Amino acid sequence: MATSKTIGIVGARGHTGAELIRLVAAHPALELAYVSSRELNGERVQDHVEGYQGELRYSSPEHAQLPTLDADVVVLALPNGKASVCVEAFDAAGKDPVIVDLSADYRFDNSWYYGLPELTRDHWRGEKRISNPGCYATAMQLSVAPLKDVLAAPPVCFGVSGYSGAGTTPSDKNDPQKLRDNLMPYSLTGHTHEKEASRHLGVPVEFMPHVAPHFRGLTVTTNLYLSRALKREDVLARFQQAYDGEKLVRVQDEAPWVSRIAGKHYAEIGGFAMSADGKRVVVVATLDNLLKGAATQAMQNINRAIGLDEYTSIPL
Ligand SMILES: NC(=O)C1=CN([C@@H]2O[C@H](COP(=O)(O)OP(=O)(O)OC[C@H]3O[C@@H](n4cnc5c(N)ncnc54)[C@H](OP(=O)(O)O)[C@@H]3O)[C@@H](O)[C@H]2O)C=CC1
Ligand SMILES: CC(=O)N[C@@H](CCC(=O)OP(=O)(O)O)C(=O)O
Repeated sequence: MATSKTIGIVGARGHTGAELIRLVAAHPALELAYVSSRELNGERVQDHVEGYQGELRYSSPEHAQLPTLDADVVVLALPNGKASVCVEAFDAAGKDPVIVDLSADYRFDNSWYYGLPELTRDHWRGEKRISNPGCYATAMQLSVAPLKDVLAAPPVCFGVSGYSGAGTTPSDKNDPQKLRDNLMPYSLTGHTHEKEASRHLGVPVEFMPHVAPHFRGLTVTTNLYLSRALKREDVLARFQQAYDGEKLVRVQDEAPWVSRIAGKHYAEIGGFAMSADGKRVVVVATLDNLLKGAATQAMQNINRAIGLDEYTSIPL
């Protein structure tokens, strides 16, 4: 195994930060250098992250201080709009660690590698700046990519996520009281993930997100009109071929259930319900928004960037 590299997680109090801490703790070649949180500054990580044991404490470095901490890999797990000040601090200091940004901030920037390995692995040219896809955007792209050449119209994606998708900053979308017995629609046109998936697929998709009372895991149900009639077995074969050998994308016959995906590192895709004329198919994808939708995907990207097997430390 390669010698250990050090990793810093900026914004480690959040849900995705906690998942990454767990993955890094189990990693044979990565060592946590620092985990930052203003709110938990000075507190022991093991008191907040179940499964983590060690003496590391949260710290709260200023952005300008980050380059002096000299981690080989830096993960930015901050809310949208907060990544660039950190990136600028590394540029100003002339430091060039591997930076993986979990936010939407660099998903439209061509100078960053967009790391959805199952679809973009072949485009990686050694970039050290990696933009990690959004959770819904991951599910949408995995659902549409195998049928991209036979679309008659923009695929329409109906999304339902657990409320951990809304982060820890209090809002209606992560308020268990307001979510009880409820399904909350939001950003029904123009959501960032609609733009992100459209951009990286190269075909427009339409997306209608909702948030539900469960904590983690999302479902995307996609309606696709086809330019020519296909048989169900042909559709299934396209998905099986596209994800053949992929350890973190499982193609199955029946439509997956979100209750079975919480805590799992892979995405499941199934359903493939066809209309009688064979020109419409409905595909269902589930994934854990905090894992394949965030931390696990980041781990895949980090492993590749430091020259390790992509699945190192990811339970399969
Ligand atoms: N949750 C999910 O399902 C997914 C999230 N993402 C993206 O990952 C990133 C992190 O998400 P998540 O873990 O849910 O977010 P959280 O809201 O749970 O956590 C955000 C982190 O950022 C810190 N933070 C909050 N506000 C600020 C601020 N104004 N300036 C600096 N630091 C701040 C918080 O720590 P403190 O306030 O203590 O400093 C906390 O550690 C986001 O960009 C999100 O969009 C991507 C895919 C899925
Ligand atoms: C329920 C909820 O609010 N979900 C978030 C998705 C989380 C995510 O992946 O967001 P980023 O694109 O910021 O990474 C949303 O719709 O924005």
